[in-house]
Amino acid sequence: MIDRWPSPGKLNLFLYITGQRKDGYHNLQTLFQFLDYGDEMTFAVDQQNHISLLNNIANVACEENLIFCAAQRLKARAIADQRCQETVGVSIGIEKKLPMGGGLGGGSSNAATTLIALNRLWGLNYSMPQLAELGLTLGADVPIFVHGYAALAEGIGEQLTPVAPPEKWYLVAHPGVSIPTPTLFKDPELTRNTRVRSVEQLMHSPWSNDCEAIARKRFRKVDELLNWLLEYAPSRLTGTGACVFAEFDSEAAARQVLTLTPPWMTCFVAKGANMSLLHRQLSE
Ligand SMILES: C[C@](O)(CO)[C@H](O)COP(=O)(O)OP(=O)(O)OC[C@H]1O[C@@H](n2ccc(N)nc2=O)[C@H](O)[C@@H]1O
Ligand SMILES: Nc1ncnc2c1ncn2[C@@H]1O[C@H](COP(=O)(O)OP(=O)(O)OP(=O)(O)O)[C@@H](O)[C@H]1O
Repeated sequence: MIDRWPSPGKLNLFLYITGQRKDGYHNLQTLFQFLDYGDEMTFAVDQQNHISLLNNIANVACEENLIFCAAQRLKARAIADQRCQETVGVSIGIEKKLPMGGGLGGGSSNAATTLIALNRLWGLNYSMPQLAELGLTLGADVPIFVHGYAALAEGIGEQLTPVAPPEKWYLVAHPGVSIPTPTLFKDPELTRNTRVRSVEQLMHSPWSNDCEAIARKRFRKVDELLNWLLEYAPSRLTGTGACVFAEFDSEAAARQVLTLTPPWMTCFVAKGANMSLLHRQLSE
């Protein structure tokens, strides 16, 4: 039987860098909200002892694909914990809609969907916190996708406090350049000393992204894109970019601006969701 599972994108509605750890990772205060838009995944489980991917992702080798890594790590853990047999296998399909390396968390979301779907389909019975902990070893954003609720993330993204920001409509735009996360975090001019604030302070202050100034300075297309969108609506960078988003109170207003976008912008309209599509499916 083939099971279909959503793998939604996310936005960082704000992102502040509050310091750097000894291992080089940055401490953040960032607000995650999901999009009602993302990739679609299929899972066909079997007893053939093999994890296979049905689609290639451009420039990502199978062993580096976060979907494969998530499935393999979950299986190894479950065998060690005697929760499944060596023979469990799965064929996984993916229809990519989220731009890669865009700050929309596509790879992390794919990994989280894989962990949650296989936990259910292989009958492993791990709790969400256990899956989130396993997910953190794959990427800093995997835990938020496993938890599936809008949250303030602190530490490197693993300390989550649920919050419920307004579910606005967004015009999400890709400038056609990609910004590797490590490149941005290594930039000597990056702001790394924003003061730590309480949830209440953060939720009631104007929102911004500490990565935006560097992304604009180093990547001309990001600067052009933001200048264009800011003529129509409040707009910001998500994550470490390169995608940006403009926020609107209605779908009609977002779609109106979409009709005006020049051809070099790749855009879509989506609604913010405080519960991810993945968790909506789990609760059905
Ligand atoms: C900044 C965010 O985009 C916010 O959503 C994410 O936390 C980044 O998550 P990600 O792309 O899954 O990043 P990872 O694959 O964990 O890390 C990529 C690289 O970015 C840098 N990195 C990442 C997260 C973080 N809090 N501090 C960092 O300095 C590290 O050099 C790391 O080697
Ligand atoms: N299944 C996957 N989907 C997308 N990218 C993947 C996947 N597996 C591995 N990758 C690698 O991860 C990189 C980052 O992809 P992703 O789409 O998660 O970036 P992102 O949206 O910038 O994420 P973040 O907001 O977490 O920084 C890709 O450039 C690719 O090399």
